[in-house]
Amino acid sequence: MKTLTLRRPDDWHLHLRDGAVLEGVIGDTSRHFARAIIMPNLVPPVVTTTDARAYRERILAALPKGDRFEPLMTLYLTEHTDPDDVEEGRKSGLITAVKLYPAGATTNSHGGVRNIDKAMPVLERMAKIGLPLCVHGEVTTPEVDVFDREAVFIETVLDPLRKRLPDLKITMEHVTTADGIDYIRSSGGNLAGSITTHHLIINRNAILVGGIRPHYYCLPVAKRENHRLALRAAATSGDARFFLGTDSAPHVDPLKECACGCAGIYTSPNTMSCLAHVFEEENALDRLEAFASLNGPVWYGLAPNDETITLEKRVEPVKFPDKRETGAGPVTVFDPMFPLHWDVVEKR
Ligand SMILES: NC(=O)N[C@@H](CC(=O)O)C(=O)O
Ligand SMILES: [Zn+2]
Ligand SMILES: [Zn+2]
Repeated sequence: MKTLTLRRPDDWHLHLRDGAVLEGVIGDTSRHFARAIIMPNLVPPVVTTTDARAYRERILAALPKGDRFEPLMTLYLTEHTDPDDVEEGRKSGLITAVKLYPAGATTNSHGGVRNIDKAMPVLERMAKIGLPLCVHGEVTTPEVDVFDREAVFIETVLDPLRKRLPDLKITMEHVTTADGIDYIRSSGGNLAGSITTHHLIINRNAILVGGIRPHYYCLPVAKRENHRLALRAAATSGDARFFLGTDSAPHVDPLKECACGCAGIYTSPNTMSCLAHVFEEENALDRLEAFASLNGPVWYGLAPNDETITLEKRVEPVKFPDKRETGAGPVTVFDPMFPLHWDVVEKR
């Protein structure tokens, strides 16, 4: 039987929500992952270190008994964010990154940044203290086609920002295009990219062919096949600038299956099985550890985990629940549309 042991992975982009959904979903991450960068787009968002400290406590309180898991907290950047509060959060060890949502770009982002000039004092302070900025890299201009929003963001927002503040460390989150991959590869430094599980597996056909399939809708929206292939090449290359950020984003089914469904795909339960499948297909099982467990810690200045997990390839497909039941309703689990044979069998 084939087995694969790697250092315990981390998830560098995760939505855990709050309340009953948090309680229902957290075990799906803490079962396999040691740490995760927790996205701050709650309602209302996590904007101050006081908010982040309280949210961290709620996450820890929701953990299944016996699970060891460290939530790495982020602040939701607004035009009113106080640089001193951010610096204090960093110094106390509470804050791992600050998150930029262009206003209106995605779920709960209406309070995000409209005019980046207004956020410059905070960004300058972050550059000075070495605190990374995580960006949802899409423009929201109505004239720009939804499939082009990442490429246009790179050209009109990200590249100018990097020229203005070359010392600012930026994580381009959930890269979905070959343009994004090329931009990161060609950058001189201070830029890295997280890649989701689902963007390695689906292209835009999954959303639209044979009927409209809301459980494959996320933002940035999945692109053409050539982009998926570019993401696969980057993720499996071993290049330290690319690492896993699942962007697992639970929404209860009624909010997905309706006339104006939410963006977000819930991949936490089967992410490691999906990734082992993808990396095996690419003849790169030996690079899964770099992608899921090593490159992220280096970028965020943390040590890799000492513990390990072991995956085993089974003859029979591994069963995952179709839905995760939560106190707020069911959340559909990502279906990769092929059988999964890799299973996490051991955690040390
Ligand atoms: N990825 C998504 O489609 N949705 C995320 C927000 C985000 O990461 O953009 C969410 O919070 O639901
Ligand atoms: Zn996003
Ligand atoms: Zn996200």
